Amino acid sequence: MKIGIAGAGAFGTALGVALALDGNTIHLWARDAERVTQMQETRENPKLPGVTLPQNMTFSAALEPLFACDTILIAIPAQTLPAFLTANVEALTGKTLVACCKGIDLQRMTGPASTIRDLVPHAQAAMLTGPSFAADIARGLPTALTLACADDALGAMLQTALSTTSIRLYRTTDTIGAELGGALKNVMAIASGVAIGAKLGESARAALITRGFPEMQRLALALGAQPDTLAGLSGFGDLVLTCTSDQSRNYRYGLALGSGTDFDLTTTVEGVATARAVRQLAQELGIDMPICAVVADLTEGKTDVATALNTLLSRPLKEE
Ligand SMILES: NC(=O)c1ccc[n+]([C@@H]2O[C@H](COP(=O)([O-])OP(=O)(O)OC[C@H]3O[C@@H](n4cnc5c(N)ncnc54)[C@H](O)[C@@H]3O)[C@@H](O)[C@H]2O)c1
Ligand SMILES: O=P(O)(O)OC[C@H](O)CO
Repeated sequence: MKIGIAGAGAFGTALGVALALDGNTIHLWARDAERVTQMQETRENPKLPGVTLPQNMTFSAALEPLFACDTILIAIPAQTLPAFLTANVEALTGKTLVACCKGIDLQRMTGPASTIRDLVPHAQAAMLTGPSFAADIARGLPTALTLACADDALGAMLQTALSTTSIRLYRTTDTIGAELGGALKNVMAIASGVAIGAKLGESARAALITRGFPEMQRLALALGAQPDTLAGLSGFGDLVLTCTSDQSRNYRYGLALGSGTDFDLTTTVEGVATARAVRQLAQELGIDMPICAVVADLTEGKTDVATALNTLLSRPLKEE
């Protein structure tokens, strides 16, 4: 199958490598022409060091070859998705668009699949999400992910087409649950990083993960998600991975916040904008989301780690 991928960062490139090694023809679009030349000449992408890009992967900074593909995976940061869709709405109409980004759009308060549905109404929207680091996928390590598509027949086709010998896809029609699980776990990963960075200990991290999960569920269920989706790969699975591994950029950002050390702010850390979106959504919907609110305040410098901790610990005692 011929598959287009928009976004030549770590994840888009890793998916391209895995799908190309499985026999697909991959076209990868990068917005940066220098990156394209570099990938063509070296068969490597510095975002994914040590991984050779297969010969059945082509690259361009022009969009036309991408738009020649009927199925396009979109792996650019969540906050850049609306502008990409709006700028290319005509060319994307009629395509199958699989969002591979994780976040809630700060302007629209929607997850990636919903953003696609809103902005390109005559495309078919799906979502690929779940616990997976780009480096693991590119190296062919075993990974289980969620393919969410409201149209189950199309979802089944994508599940087969995008599964490989190392990537096992599970299918759901609950796109809301899949997009919210993937977005919210990044906020919890920042919180977990803060706890470890501030030397609060592993028990504190376990408390954050465990109390963070019902917080994720509260918002997701209020927005129409199914509980099973949150308990699956795209929710609980990705929460566990991202809160416990320093391969995660969200977690590493939290570590830096908690320990007061520097962090390269050009890094893609989706949980920062998502925390702000969630704080606003929770206020509007009257939903209690204390961990997300504290993370949003911390990232904006509105509170410090000691005050944030006190805010969480001084809440009224309640039933579990
Ligand atoms: N890296 C992972 O392990 C991983 C795993 C699962 C999901 N994701 C998700 O994939 C998405 C992309 O993450 P990544 O790891 O590839 O990030 P990255 O920082 O490695 O790459 C992001 C890419 O997007 C491009 N980009 C940025 N703004 C753009 C714009 N306006 N238009 C077009 N391209 C633009 C950049 O040039 C860069 O190539 C994120 O939502 C992330 O949560 C990443
Ligand atoms: O590096 P992060 O924190 O964006 O996490 C990557 C993936 O989302 C993990 O599933």
